[in-house]
Order: sequence, then structure tokens, then C-alpha cells
Amino acid sequence: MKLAVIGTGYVGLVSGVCFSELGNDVICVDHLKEKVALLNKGEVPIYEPGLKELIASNKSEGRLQFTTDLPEAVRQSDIIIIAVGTPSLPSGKANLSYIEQAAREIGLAMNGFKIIATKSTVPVGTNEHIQTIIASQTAFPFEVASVPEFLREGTAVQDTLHPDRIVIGTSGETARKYLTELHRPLTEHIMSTDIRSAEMIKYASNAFLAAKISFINEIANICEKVGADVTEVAEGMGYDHRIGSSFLKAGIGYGGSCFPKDTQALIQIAGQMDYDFKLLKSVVDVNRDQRFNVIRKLEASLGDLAGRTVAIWGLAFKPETDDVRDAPAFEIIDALVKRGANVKAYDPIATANFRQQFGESGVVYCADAEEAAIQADALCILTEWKEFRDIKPLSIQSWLRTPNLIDGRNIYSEHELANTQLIYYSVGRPNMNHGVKEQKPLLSL
Ligand SMILES: NC(=O)c1ccc[n+]([C@@H]2O[C@H](COP(=O)([O-])OP(=O)(O)OC[C@H]3O[C@@H](n4cnc5c(N)ncnc54)[C@H](O)[C@@H]3O)[C@@H](O)[C@H]2O)c1
Ligand SMILES: O=c1ccn([C@@H]2O[C@H](COP(=O)(O)OP(=O)(O)O[C@H]3O[C@H](CO)[C@@H](O)[C@H](O)[C@H]3O)[C@@H](O)[C@H]2O)c(=O)[nH]1
Repeated sequence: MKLAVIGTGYVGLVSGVCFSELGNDVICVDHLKEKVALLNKGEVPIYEPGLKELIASNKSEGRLQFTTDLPEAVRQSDIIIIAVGTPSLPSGKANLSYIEQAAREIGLAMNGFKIIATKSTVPVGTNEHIQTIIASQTAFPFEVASVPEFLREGTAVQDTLHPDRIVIGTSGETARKYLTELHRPLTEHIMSTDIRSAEMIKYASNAFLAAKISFINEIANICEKVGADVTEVAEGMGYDHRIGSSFLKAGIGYGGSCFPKDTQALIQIAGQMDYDFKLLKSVVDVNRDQRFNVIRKLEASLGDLAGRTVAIWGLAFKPETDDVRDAPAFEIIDALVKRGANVKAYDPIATANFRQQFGESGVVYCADAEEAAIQADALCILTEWKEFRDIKPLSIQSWLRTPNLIDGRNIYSEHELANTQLIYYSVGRPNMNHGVKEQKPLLSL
């Protein structure tokens, strides 16, 4: 099939490349000239495992092109996939200006029947809005569909080639037939539904996963008070198939370009219909507060943070990505700087992106994990990169000036800490003090 993909971000680029891998002719379009120039040179503007190799092989097979010329890409294609950003407005509502602009440009470029499928995450009703915009620009026939994307950053290629399901929401029979055929090689779980339900499936899925994370984080906070271990609790819960074991990792709260924005957008969507989504509002509140537990633990350990040196390992919102959108590191480092601490930060991949947004004020960016930790009064682990897991706690102890370790991602086990002198705080697990697990006094019942 001949496809145009509008937007070469995490979703558009990965989807476009994977569709070309399946044998389709794909033209990826972006309005950012520098991005397209980079891609045409064989470079990849984002870090995503496996992507660079797939781009190179599909380009050399002649199935994959990059351009800024949206009209020409539309004219040459039968299916147009919209994958532009839908970031949050200050109100929390989704900013649909990129979607609307893309729809207008598609409408103007039409030269025959087209299928227009939206992979961007958009509020319920948006695809009908897209239909109206395109119809206002062209007399050529077309059908629209909502095909929400469920890939995760860091495993985007793998997720796209092996999705749990594909959801196709449309009222157009031709769109349903061709989009089913396009996705058929990826999975047998192709769900066909109406447009509004497809749009809602995406928000409901992200909101549910966010709720699981906030739930386990609250359980972790209670575990800390009663002397239980949240990793044991999550394992015990996860064996129940009705609950499942995924998304029960307690930590410093969710970040990234999706959960924070999509939970806010769903609250707004509900609110516009006079529905107060109380549960989701609490999920968001719990998440916002969870990251400050790192600061509370630092203060419990060091007292006043003014003049103290705090090392930070991990700036990306999760491992295996250079994306720092809504990363908990922003608020944590900002709170440290405001308290007068000197911050030394390191991330294996995301430092440049973080530095560009946060700036230099109060933060020294380090070239490796050791440089950040050396002579610091405490180390905080904010992202569970494998590189950090591979570092022995005894090395950390030898680098720090005072042996305070705040592990925001529970990467070390009690066993690994047993022979150290570290004062170790994690999330929802007993603190360790010089290799000894802190015991809670008998609970009064
Ligand atoms: N990032 C993810 O993991 C993920 C996963 C699933 C769904 N989504 C959703 O997919 C959408 C895209 O997300 P992303 O992370 O890929 O965004 P992104 O910001 O990384 O990329 C969007 C790209 O679209 C380009 N663009 C915007 N308007 C354009 C236009 N009119 N013509 C051509 N190019 C245009 C931008 O220049 C940018 O390169 C969002 O709605 C997001 O919520 C994202
Ligand atoms: O048990 C867990 C799982 C995740 N997280 C955090 O949750 C955030 C999001 O993680 P993840 O879902 O792995 O990454 P994303 O790339 O943001 O992917 C989510 O958002 C995408 C955009 O909508 C969806 O397509 C995906 O299905 C959905 O998982 C990160 O900060 C993680 O640290 C936890 O704290 N505990």
C-alpha cells in the first residue's frame, strides 16, 4: 500500500518505518526542515532501540522516504496517517492546532479518494472534526478513522511490530477493510469499532495504567509506615490474573509525554460534559505528590539541604529513552535548587535534552555516574537505567562523602546492601541503615 505519515515524532517515525518494514511504500512528512534533513542523512532525531537500523535498511530498499512536502506525499498516497503532537494546553485540554493544520493541508492536497487515519491521541469527537475540516477543503471523497497508538517509548519498535491489539474506529467500510489489511501482519487482535469508542479506548487505557501506578504508590507509602515491603505486596497481588503483575512498580510517580497529558485531557473531556472524574483527579494528585517523597527522604537524612551536594542519577522519565517530557527529575531538581542544594546530574542518554529545557542554574551536568556521585552528600536514583543497576552499592559508598542513598526506583535488593555502610531509603520498603534493615515497633491494633 502507499502511505503518507504526517509527523515524524516517536509515533509517526516508528509507525512509518515499521509499515515500510512490512513492505509498504511510506513517505514520512514533517514540517521541521532540520528533522527531515537529518533523517535524509540517515541520522535519527530520537533515541529508540532498533530504529536506526530499520530506517537504513528500508531506505536502501527504496520503500521509505522523508520530506517536508506534505501535498506531494498526500497526492502519492492512498492512506494518510496523522501522527502529529497533541500536547496539553495550560487548561489541561489537548492542543488540537497541529491536528487541525494537518487536516487542512491534507484537504487542500487531495487528488482522489483517500483514507485518513489518526494515530495521535485525540479527545472524543476530534476525528469527526477532522472530517469536517477536510470536507471544507476538497470535493474528493474520503473516509476517516481513529487508529490509536499504544506503543511505549524505549520499546517502540518492538511494540509496533508486536502490538497487543489494534483498534480501528471508523464508519467507513473501505477504511475498515484497508486498515485491517494494513495491520493484519502485526496481530490477529484487530478490534473494529466506532470512531468515538476508539478515541475513548486510548484515554481509558492510559488513565487505567496511570491509576494502577498511583494505587501501588499509595500502597507503598502505607507499606513504609507499617513496615511491609511493596515489592512483595505487588508480587502477591500480581499472581491474581484479574489484577496482573504489570504496572505495579512503585516509584517516584509516572512521567512522560503521555500519562500526565492524557489523564489531564480525560478529566477535561469529562468536565466538558459536566462529569466530575473524581477517581482520575486523585490519581493525578497522588502522582504529583509522590515525586516529593524523594525530597522528604533527603531531608529526613540530611536535614537542611542548603549548601549540600546532591547527586542525581537519571533525567529521562524512564530508561531506554532520551525523552524528558514531564520527567519527575524536573520537579525534584527544581525543589533541590530552590532549597539551596548543589545538584550534580547524570543520565546515559537524556542529559542534552534535559539541559536544554532546565538550563544550568544550580546544576552541574556530569559525564558519568561516578563523576556525579563523587563527594556528594547523597545520591538519588530517579531512572532505573541498567547502567545504574550494574554499579555495586559498595562503589557508591566509596564515592559519596556521606553515605546517603535515595533509591526512587527500588533497583537494589536488601541482599546487595547487606555488607554496606549506606543509609538507604527506597520506595515502600524498609530503610537499611549500615546493612541492617530498620524494624518498625509493634503496631498497636
Ligand atoms: N510518544 C509516545 O510514546 C506516544 C505513544 C502513543 C500515542 N502518542 C500520541 O501520538 C501523538 C504524537 O506523539 P509523539 O510523541 O510522536 O509527538 P512528537 O511531538 O514527538 O512528534 C510530532 C511531530 O509532528 C510534527 N508536526 C506537527 N504538525 C505537523 C504538520 N502540520 N505537518 C507535518 N508535521 C507536523 C512535529 O514537527 C513533530 O516532529 C500524540 O498525540 C501522542 O499523544 C504518543
Ligand atoms: O509499574 C510502573 C510502570 C510505569 N511507571 C512509570 O510510568 C511512566 C510511563 O511508563 P510507560 O508506560 O512504560 O511509558 P510510555 O512510553 O509513556 O507509554 C505509555 O504512554 C504511551 C502514550 O500514550 C502509550 O502508548 C503506552 O501504551 C503507555 O504505556 C514512566 O514514568 C514509568 O517510570 C511506573 O512508575 N511504574
